[in-house]
Amino acid sequence: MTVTNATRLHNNFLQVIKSYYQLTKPRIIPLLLITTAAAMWIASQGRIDSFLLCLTLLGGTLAAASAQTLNCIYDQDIDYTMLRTRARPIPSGRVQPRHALIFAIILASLSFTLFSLFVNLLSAFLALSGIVFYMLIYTHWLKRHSSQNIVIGGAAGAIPTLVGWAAVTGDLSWTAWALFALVFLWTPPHFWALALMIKDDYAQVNIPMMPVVEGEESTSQQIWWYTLIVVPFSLVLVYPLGSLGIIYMAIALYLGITFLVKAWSVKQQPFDKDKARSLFKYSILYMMLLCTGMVIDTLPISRHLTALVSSQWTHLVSLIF
Ligand code: HEM
Ligand SMILES: CC(C)=CCC/C(C)=C/CC/C(C)=C/COP(=O)(O)OP(=O)(O)O
Repeated sequence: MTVTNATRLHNNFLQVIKSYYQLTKPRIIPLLLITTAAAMWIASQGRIDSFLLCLTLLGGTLAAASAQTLNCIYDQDIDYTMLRTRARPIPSGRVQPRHALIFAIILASLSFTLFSLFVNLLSAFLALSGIVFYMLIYTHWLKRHSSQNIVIGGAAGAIPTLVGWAAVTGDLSWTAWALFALVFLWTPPHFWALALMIKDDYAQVNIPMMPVVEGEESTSQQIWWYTLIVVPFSLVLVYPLGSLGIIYMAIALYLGITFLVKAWSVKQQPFDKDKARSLFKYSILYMMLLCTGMVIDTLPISRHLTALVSSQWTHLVSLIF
């Protein structure tokens, strides 16, 4: 595909912008930013600096967009073969891989500069490590070679929580690592539910995703086990870490029980694609609402409410005993 041919596939400049925008897989980025923002909220105990929040979310967007663009360049061969991905800008010939590479380098450089000049060096290096890990460990090494690809590769998608925490505090606490672990453990149910739906696509290009290698029954059982771990783990932020209170706990329990019900339903009927689709969609809603619960819990009004309930509770216990 020559430059002229690629240019001819666009009728106007707006379409060129649209193609570059699509390279960044933009639908995934908002949830990555929501996890970043939730980490920032907890780290600042609800007293977040809005300028810092905007800068961090902008830097995170640039880093994630760069990572996804690099992934589109590397995976152009399989993206061309799979029906789901064939219309992406590179396999469809709308963007030349060389131009996409320049775009990705610009995005990564802007992200690093923004983080290091206006936020801090730790967040700059963490965002950069997210790009490197996603490209080298997940896309290059694991995706085409191991059925555990997204278990280990999921660490890349969990890095935005560390970026958010580091942006506020300049270091990484136990709570930051707990948030990282939460997204890390959530990734297998999230992705394998989708993989159950599009198993044939991945089989066609010899990508060893879990349902392709071990089948639907084993995958649905592993989804169940990860969900069974992630739900109680979401409460670690309340006890023993003490970073969040009872409002978050109630939200996490409600969301978690629904997550478990859906994962169980997939385990019972691993070949039912509608059940897998429902779990996949819910996994996204779960993470979105869990992070919202974290933010709500850190609002000053929630802190007052929690203090009130706990003092009443202590009073009641002292009356009884
Ligand atoms: C290695 C880890 C992960 C893998 C392999 C993975 C894979 C995928 C794939 C293949 C899709 C479908 C995309 C498409 O149709 O173009 C998807 C959708 C999605 N992913 Fe993940 N994902 C991972 C981690 C994450 C993380 C950490 C987040 C955010 C916290 C996330 C958020 C989303 C969202 C929001 C969608 C739905 C996009 C839409 O509306 O179409 N994913 N994921
Ligand atoms: C801090 C930082 C920059 C972190 C980067 C995190 C990041 C980009 C996570 C994305 C995870 C994801 C949606 C993978 C898609 O898998 P895939 O590429 O195998 O999907 P496909 O089959 O649709 O191509």
